[in-house]
Amino acid sequence: MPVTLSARDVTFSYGKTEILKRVSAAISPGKLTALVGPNGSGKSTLLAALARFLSPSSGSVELDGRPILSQPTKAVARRLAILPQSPPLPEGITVFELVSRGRYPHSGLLGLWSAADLAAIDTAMGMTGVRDFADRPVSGLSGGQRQRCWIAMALAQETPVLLLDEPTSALDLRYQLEILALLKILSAQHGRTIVVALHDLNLAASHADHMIFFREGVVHGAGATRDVCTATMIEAVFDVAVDVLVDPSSGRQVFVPKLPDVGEGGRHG
Ligand SMILES: Nc1ncnc2c1ncn2[C@@H]1O[C@H](COP(=O)(O)OP(=O)(O)OP(=O)(O)O)[C@@H](O)[C@H]1O
Repeated sequence: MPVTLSARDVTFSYGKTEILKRVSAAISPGKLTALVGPNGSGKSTLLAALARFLSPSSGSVELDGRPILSQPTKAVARRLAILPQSPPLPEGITVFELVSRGRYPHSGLLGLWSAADLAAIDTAMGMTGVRDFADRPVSGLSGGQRQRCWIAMALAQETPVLLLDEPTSALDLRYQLEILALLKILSAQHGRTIVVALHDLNLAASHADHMIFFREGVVHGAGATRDVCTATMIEAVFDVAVDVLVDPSSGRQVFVPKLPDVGEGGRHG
């Protein structure tokens, strides 16, 4: 039975400001879902609520049909991993040590690594291309290399549900594509349920099975990518006009923002 995750009428405020406004979303099991929306629209807040990092002022998040807040932390961590946007880096930690933290929910009383733990750590480092750095301090790596270590940590947790907040933001083009391809494989071939907040709409549209368009704490549209990712939806959510082109080699739709008219000097100067 796949793990199910859903938000039901979730409202959350920081002080008097309502950030999530009666959000309902059923995350499709075994699919890759992209969460997209403007800066400050509440994507990170929604992911944090889905991961029980914060408790809604009303409504509830349910994991396997039961309120996530009523379930033990370690039991949740065996089924759901989250990679926040800018997690704090423990001082002096090596790549291996960071990635191995993903195994804590699986560790026994003595906290020793089993062969299964070591295999999961090694596989996660291999999938994200950080195995060569295993013994180096994470703080001495580039931003993109560091990002891949964090992704490896989340993968090492080997949870059926994976939430990632802008995991490709610091990555070069090759690794953006590799990480998205990896997430796609994890969902399509291994049945993992993945929600990823992304800013690159074309990356999202070309990889995600489902998309959630979010604006000002409200779900504007959700469903299969081919149904919801339209120029009309993008314009409504981002206030940016787009042209839709068809990539001749793949037949995929590509969304190209219409540039504001800044005059000849502005465009070339
Ligand atoms: N700890 C906090 N205290 C007060 N307000 C916060 C806090 N964290 C976030 N906010 C506010 O909540 C709103 C939603 O923020 P959130 O980070 O969820 O948006 P986002 O869609 O993930 O944005 P981005 O695309 O820029 O990462 C923003 O207005 C932000 O300023």
